[in-house]
Amino acid sequence: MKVSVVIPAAGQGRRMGGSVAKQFLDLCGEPVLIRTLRVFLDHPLISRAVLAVSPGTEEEVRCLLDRFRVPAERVTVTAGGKERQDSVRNGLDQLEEEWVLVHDAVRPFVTRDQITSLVEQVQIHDAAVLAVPVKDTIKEVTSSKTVAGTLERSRLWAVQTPQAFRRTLLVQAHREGKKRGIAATDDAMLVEAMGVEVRVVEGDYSNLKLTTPEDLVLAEAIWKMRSHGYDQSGTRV
Ligand SMILES: Nc1ccn([C@@H]2O[C@H](COP(=O)(O)OP(=O)(O)OP(=O)(O)O)[C@@H](O)[C@H]2O)c(=O)n1
Ligand SMILES: C[C@](O)(CO)[C@H](O)COP(=O)(O)O
Repeated sequence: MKVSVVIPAAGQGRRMGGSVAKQFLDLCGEPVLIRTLRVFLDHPLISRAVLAVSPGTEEEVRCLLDRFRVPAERVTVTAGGKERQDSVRNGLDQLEEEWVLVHDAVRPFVTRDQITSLVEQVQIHDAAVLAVPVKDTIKEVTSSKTVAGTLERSRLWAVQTPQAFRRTLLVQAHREGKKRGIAATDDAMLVEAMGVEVRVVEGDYSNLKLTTPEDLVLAEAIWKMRSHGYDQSGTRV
C-alpha cells in the first residue's frame, strides 16, 4: 500500500508577524517544518513527502533538509502557489501513490498513531479528516459585529490536518473546485462539494496549528511536555 503526504509550506505567516515565515521558526532546536516532516518520514506507512514551498526558495529548502539530515530521496520540493489550495494542488501534481495525506507544515504535533488511524480510515471511506470537538460557543456574527445566531455546539468540530484521501478523488476535487471558483480553506471542503462523504477521526487538542504569536508559547510547552514523556492529557506515556 503506497501512501504519500503533501505538506503545504509556502505561506507567509502574516498573522504570526515577524520576518521569518513561521514554518521556518525554531521549535526547541529544529525548524517547525523539519519537525513536522520527520513525523511523516519516520512513519512506516508513509513512502514519501512533497513540500510545496514559496516559489524561488526550493533550493534553499533543499539545503535546509540537508543540514538537518532529512533523507532527500524521500522528499520532493516543489513550488507552492498564491493560496494554500494552489500549493496543495501543485504538490498533488508530483504524486502517483494511491493514497495521499495533506498536512500543514505548521502543525508539528501530529502523532504517529493519528497518521495510522487516518490511513486505516481513508482506505474504508476514501476521505478522512482529523478533528476535535469545539470547546467554545460559536456564533455567526454580522459585518456590523452583532450576533446573527448561535450554532449548536454539540454538532461542531474543529477540523485539523492531516486530511487523508484516495489521491484520484482529491485530484478531481481540486480540479472541479478550481473550475467552480471554490475558495477552500481545507481540502475536505472540495471533496464535500462533490457530494462525497468525509469521515471524521477524533484527534487531540495538542495538534496545534502555529498561527499567531501565542501559539509559539503553547508549542514550546507541548514540546517539553512530550519530551518529558507525558501525553497531551498530562498522563505519563
Ligand atoms: N499560499 C499558501 C498559504 C499557506 N500555505 C501553507 O498552508 C499551511 C496553513 O496555512 P496558514 O496557517 O494560513 O499559513 P499562512 O498562510 O502562512 O498564515 P497567514 O494566513 O497568517 O499568512 C501552512 O503550512 C502554510 O505554509 C501554503 O502552502 N501556501
Ligand atoms: C487546513 C486547516 O488547517 C484545517 O483547520 C485550516 O483550514 C488552514 O487554515 P489556514 O488559514 O490556511 O491556516
